Amino acid sequence: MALLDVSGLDAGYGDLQILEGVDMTVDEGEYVTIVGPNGAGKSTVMKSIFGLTTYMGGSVDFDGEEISARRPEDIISTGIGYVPQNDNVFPSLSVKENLEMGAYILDDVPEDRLRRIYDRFPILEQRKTQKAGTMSGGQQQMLAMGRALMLDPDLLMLDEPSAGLAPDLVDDMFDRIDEINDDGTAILLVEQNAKEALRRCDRGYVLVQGQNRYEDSGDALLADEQVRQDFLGG
Ligand SMILES: Nc1ncnc2c1ncn2[C@@H]1O[C@H](COP(=O)(O)OP(=O)(O)OP(=O)(O)O)[C@@H](O)[C@H]1O
Repeated sequence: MALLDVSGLDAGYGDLQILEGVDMTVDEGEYVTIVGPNGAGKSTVMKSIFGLTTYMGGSVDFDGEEISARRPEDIISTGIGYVPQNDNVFPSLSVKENLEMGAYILDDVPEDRLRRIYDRFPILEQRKTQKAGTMSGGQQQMLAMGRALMLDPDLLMLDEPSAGLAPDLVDDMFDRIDEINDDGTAILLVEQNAKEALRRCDRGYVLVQGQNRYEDSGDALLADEQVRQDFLGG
């Protein structure tokens, strides 16, 4: 049984349907990438899994439980972490307060949770009293990832984590994702650096106009002439 099983999902915004019968699975510990043209609905898939869109049909199961159309605050407690592309830190709160917000559903934030995040991202410990909004884009992205990891999710969904990062930080971001995945967390990634994302992942989906177009291992998608031409810039 897949950890995440999206089946025939229809979803959108208000009356506007964006996703049409999307099928997608992520196994335990698997690293899955979604690629596709602008506006294909990649972010909408993640938002829909996290309960942030209008549910119109189909199903989303996580860890054997149906989570379709549930509220985000319920979904987060099932073991899904989500880092949206924009507005993913509280700018006026300190780094430490942002991390604590990641565990707001717990009565007390266990000290070892913070310790683990600080060990993974030492810069966050060095900057723990600094207001998040005054940090660089790369540091804010690490903070957003750290916050999403505070509840130790089984699946981490990342929406364009390298957006806006200087080129030399992009590789570092991909390495961080590899490390998180190597430690056992399944990854669902949307990335503008589609080739690099497909190189790193286990499996990928190509989404076009809210529908599945291709699905295969990352390497097979990279080697597919049609996929290269149509979606990866040749
Ligand atoms: N809040 C919203 N309300 C209405 N329509 C929206 C909303 N967010 C996104 N859309 C529309 O949904 C469609 C899919 O958008 P989405 O952001 O999911 O695509 P994407 O594949 O992630 O694109 P990109 O690569 O440009 O980020 C687009 O037509 C977009 O305009």
